[in-house]
Amino acid sequence: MNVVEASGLGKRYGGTWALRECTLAVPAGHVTALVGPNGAGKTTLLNLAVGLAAPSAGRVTVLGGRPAGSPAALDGIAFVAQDTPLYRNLSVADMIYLTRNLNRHFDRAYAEARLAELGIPQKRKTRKLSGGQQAQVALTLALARRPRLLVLDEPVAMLDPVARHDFMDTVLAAASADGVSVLLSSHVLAELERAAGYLVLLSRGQVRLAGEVKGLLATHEATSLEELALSYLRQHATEVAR
Ligand SMILES: Nc1ncnc2c1ncn2[C@@H]1O[C@H](COP(=O)(O)OP(=O)(O)OP(=O)(O)O)[C@@H](O)[C@H]1O
Repeated sequence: MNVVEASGLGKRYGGTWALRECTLAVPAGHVTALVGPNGAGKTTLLNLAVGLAAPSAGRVTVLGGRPAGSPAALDGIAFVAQDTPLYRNLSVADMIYLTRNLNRHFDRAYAEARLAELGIPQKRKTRKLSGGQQAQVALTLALARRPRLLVLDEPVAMLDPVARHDFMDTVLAAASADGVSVLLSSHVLAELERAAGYLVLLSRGQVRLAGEVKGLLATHEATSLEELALSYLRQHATEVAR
């Protein structure tokens, strides 16, 4: 089963296509990494998948329904946007209260236990937390919604190496122990290496490579996801320049 399916999907801003002719399937029960240079169209694709943007062309389904038109699909998706979306003037406890009231399946016990484990005080205003702690709070709130699909846009960009590692451990545990499907964009290829089973490589608004990481490494005779992505993007950049 696929959690996201796109067919001829495109998004245009004015005269510029941010995403073009995107056809792909994101499989259930895996971590799928969305990789590509700045401006490649990663955020655009994620926004289309979660219903925050409407397609200019083609179609996308998520958890079997149209993103914006299907309450069942929206209920099953947790999305953490690029800029760690917490209300800065609210405390962590307030964020839990707010999220709980907006979500039917919110697991408060899980959220509180996880924040205690991380040593994040519930009384503290979110603006006073470190970048890593803010990212962990956003991830905890997302996971406590008990989603079937977790969508993360650049979740580890602001984190130090240890915080990155811990964050990705949590994401991996959610995928392997709880069967949550994960779609995440990141520039931190080393962290994706151990997490991602599937890869989607975007460049200049188009999907250049998509599939199971193991298969792609074998086909392209690469030893790591980092090597595969870098060599493919460099080669493609040269082809475009010619
Ligand atoms: N709201 C918008 N209005 C106009 N152009 C936009 C808008 N959002 C994105 N774009 C353009 O679409 C293209 C793709 O942007 P997008 O944010 O999806 O890239 P990205 O791969 O997420 O980049 P980054 O790695 O830098 O976050 C870029 O050229 C960007 O300038």
